[in-house]
Amino acid sequence: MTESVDDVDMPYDEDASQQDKVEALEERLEILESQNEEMRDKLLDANAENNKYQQKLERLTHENKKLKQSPLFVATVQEITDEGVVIKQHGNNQEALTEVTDEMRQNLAPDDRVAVNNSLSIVKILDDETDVRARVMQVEKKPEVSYADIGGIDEQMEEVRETVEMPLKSPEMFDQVGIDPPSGVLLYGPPGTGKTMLAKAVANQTDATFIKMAGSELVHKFIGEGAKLVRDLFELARQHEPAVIFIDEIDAIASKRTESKTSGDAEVQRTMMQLLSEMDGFEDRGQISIIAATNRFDMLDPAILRPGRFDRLIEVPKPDEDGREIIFRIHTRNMNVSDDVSFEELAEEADEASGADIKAICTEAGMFAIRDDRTEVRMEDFRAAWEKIKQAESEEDDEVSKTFA
Ligand SMILES: Nc1ncnc2c1ncn2[C@@H]1O[C@H](COP(=O)(O)OP(=O)(O)OP(=O)(O)O)[C@@H](O)[C@H]1O
Repeated sequence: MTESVDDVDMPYDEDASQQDKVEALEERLEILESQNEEMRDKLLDANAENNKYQQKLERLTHENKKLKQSPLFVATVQEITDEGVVIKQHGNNQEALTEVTDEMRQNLAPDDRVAVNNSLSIVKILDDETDVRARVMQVEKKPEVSYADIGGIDEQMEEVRETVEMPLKSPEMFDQVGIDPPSGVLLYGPPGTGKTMLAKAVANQTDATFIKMAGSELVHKFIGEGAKLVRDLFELARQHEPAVIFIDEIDAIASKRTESKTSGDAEVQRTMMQLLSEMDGFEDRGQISIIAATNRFDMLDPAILRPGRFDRLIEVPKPDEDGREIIFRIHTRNMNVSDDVSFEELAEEADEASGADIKAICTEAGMFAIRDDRTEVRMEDFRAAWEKIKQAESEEDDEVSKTFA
């Protein structure tokens, strides 16, 4: 317990001289001041620590909530009766009678598309089909990425150009020679290495429309819709020929079959089957190229790798030192960089950085300069930025391993 003000011991004897009393009191005061200072520092540190833990807690709570959220299934309202609402699930076409609140009942009409949970209760009424499509598919007329924006993966770029550009630019050549054009290209490698950029640059170079579909969104958001969305995707591409279809995170749709027989797995299977059948109808596909990407090559179902489907598999690794230097130069093209900055040294120091990391280092270095009220970005800013990004990444890794421990 801390002493209360009343029971403070005086640091002198009652019969000491006035002079001694003053000196003793001054000495005590000095000690107390330094203790007070020390306590204040500790309090500040504890506050900072508390803030850090608070932030971590929020992030983990959010992560936990996301993991616990079970997927929703899509169904269509058939009939609204006195006993409840009859819905028909997409995918398996099974009908079910479900109860709804009075409020929900008032807002429902036959043919509405609804999201239902595992116990088939209606969770929400879905927007128009086009909205779902818009959320899963991203269409860009001519993406603003060119080959000059991509560094350190020249060989991969050449291979993609050779495989994808020719069929889009001169499809008649393949007819005349009498061979089928190469089918899809699968890009695999760690995150942030330029896979999406490559696909966008091809679309830019060939004046094609870029249509991106995120595999994980497709199967995790709206169960029951996957196969239909794949059909829609190819239909959309046909309407926009020439087009580059980019399927990101294809492992979410085309992963090795698992033992479990949950309805979620059956849905993924149906979605993959639809994708395979669209890919097999290649001859009629016209000027449409397919590029898919994954960070998890080991998870892919061999069916997707059979000839005639993705028959070009291209590894896109993290850049080596020379590659990193080129990427630093690309991302600082429009920056006001001081003369003391050596991209060669930065490339050497930022070992293990991906293209996305380098982009982040450059932006963060700019932020350091701004915070310091400068308009020129110095070597020290880049170094501090890399330290910060490394630190953030390792904290993220720790968090993920703790979350799953
Ligand atoms: N090789 C590269 N050259 C230049 N910039 C790069 C490169 N790789 C990544 N970047 C930068 O990182 C960003 C993200 O890259 P991109 O989306 O292409 O990575 P990805 O391989 O598709 O990653 P993910 O697997 O996470 O989808 C790009 O917008 C670009 O700014």
